[in-house]
Amino acid sequence: MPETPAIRTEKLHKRFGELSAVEELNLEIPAGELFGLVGSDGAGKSTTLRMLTGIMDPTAGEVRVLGGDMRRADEALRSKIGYMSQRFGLYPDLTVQENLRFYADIQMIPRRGRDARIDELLEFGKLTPFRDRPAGKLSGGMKQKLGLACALVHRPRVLFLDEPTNGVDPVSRRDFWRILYGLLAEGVTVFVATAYLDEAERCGRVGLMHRGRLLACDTPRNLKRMVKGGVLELATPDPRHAVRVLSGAFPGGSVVLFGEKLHLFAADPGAAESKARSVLEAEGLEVAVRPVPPTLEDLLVSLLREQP
Ligand SMILES: Nc1ncnc2c1ncn2[C@@H]1O[C@H](COP(=O)(O)OP(=O)(O)OP(=O)(O)O)[C@@H](O)[C@H]1O
Repeated sequence: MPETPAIRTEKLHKRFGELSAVEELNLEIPAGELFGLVGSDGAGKSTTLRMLTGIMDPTAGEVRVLGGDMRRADEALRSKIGYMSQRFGLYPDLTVQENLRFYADIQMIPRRGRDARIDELLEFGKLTPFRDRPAGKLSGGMKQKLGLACALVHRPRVLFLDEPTNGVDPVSRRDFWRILYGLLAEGVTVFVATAYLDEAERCGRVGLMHRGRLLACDTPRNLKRMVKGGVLELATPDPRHAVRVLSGAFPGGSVVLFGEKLHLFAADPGAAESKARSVLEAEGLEVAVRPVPPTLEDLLVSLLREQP
C-alpha cells in the first residue's frame, strides 16, 4: 500500500466575498519532504497555510494532514503539527527560556522531560547563551529562531512556516535553513511559504502561486527547464534607459530588470542578441550580452507574462 502523504489537498478553495484567495489547489506532499510555496504578497500563501493547519475552514475542497481531515482535527492530530505564523506571539518581557516553557505548557508537555527538551531546542537554535535574555531584546534573526523553537517544542511531525525569514539578515537566514535541514534529517515534513526565490531553490519541491492559483509545482531543477527558449543577460551602463528602448523592440514583457542587469527572454536567443545589440547601439548604449541559465525568478517572470 502506498504511504499516506504528509499533506494532501484536493480542489481546495477559499473565497472571501467576491475574492478567490485560493482556487482549486491540489497538493500531495510525501512525508519527509521540504516543500516551498512561493508567491508574492497576496498570492494566497497564508490563507493556504491557515487551511492546512485547520485554523480556517475551506470554502470547498479537502485538506488532509497525516491522513487526518483538518476540518475536524482532534487533539491527537493537532499535536503532530507545528505552525509558525507571520505574527507568531513571543512575549517580549519573558526570557527566551520562559517563552519556551510557556509554549511547552500550552502544548501540555509533561514537566518531566520538559526542561531537557527546552535545552535541546536552545542548543539546536544556538540560543543557549541567550536563554535569560528577554525575547523583546533579541535580534530579528534570533526572534525568528526562538519562534521556530516554540513551534517545535512538542516534536511535531509536520511543520508549517509562514515567511519565517522575512526581514532577517542573510547570515541568520542561512542559520535558519541549517535548522530546517536538521529537522528534515529527523524525518519531519516541512512546508514553508516564502516570497524569496533563493530560498525556494533550497526546497525539494516548489509550488509557484499567483492570485490563488498554483502555476507550477516541481523540483527547482525541473521548474527551470520549463522556461521556454533562452535567457540573455545584458549589461549596459544605463539599464533603466535600456529597458525602455528594448521594451519597444521586444514587446510582451520579455525584457526585465534584474538588479543592475537586464534579462531578455527569447525563443531564438541568437537572433534576439543581434537585434538587442543593434537597437541599443543606435541609442549609443554599449552592451555586453551572455546567455545565462534560467533561475526560478526567470520562470516566474515568464509564467506571469503568460497570465491573462
Ligand atoms: N480574512 C480575510 N478577509 C478578506 N480577504 C482576505 C482575508 N485574508 C486574506 N485575504 C485576501 O486574500 C488574498 C490572499 O491573501 P494571503 O494573506 O493568503 O496572501 P499571501 O500570499 O500570504 O501574502 P502575504 O504574505 O502578504 O500575507 C489577498 O488578496 C488578501 O487581501
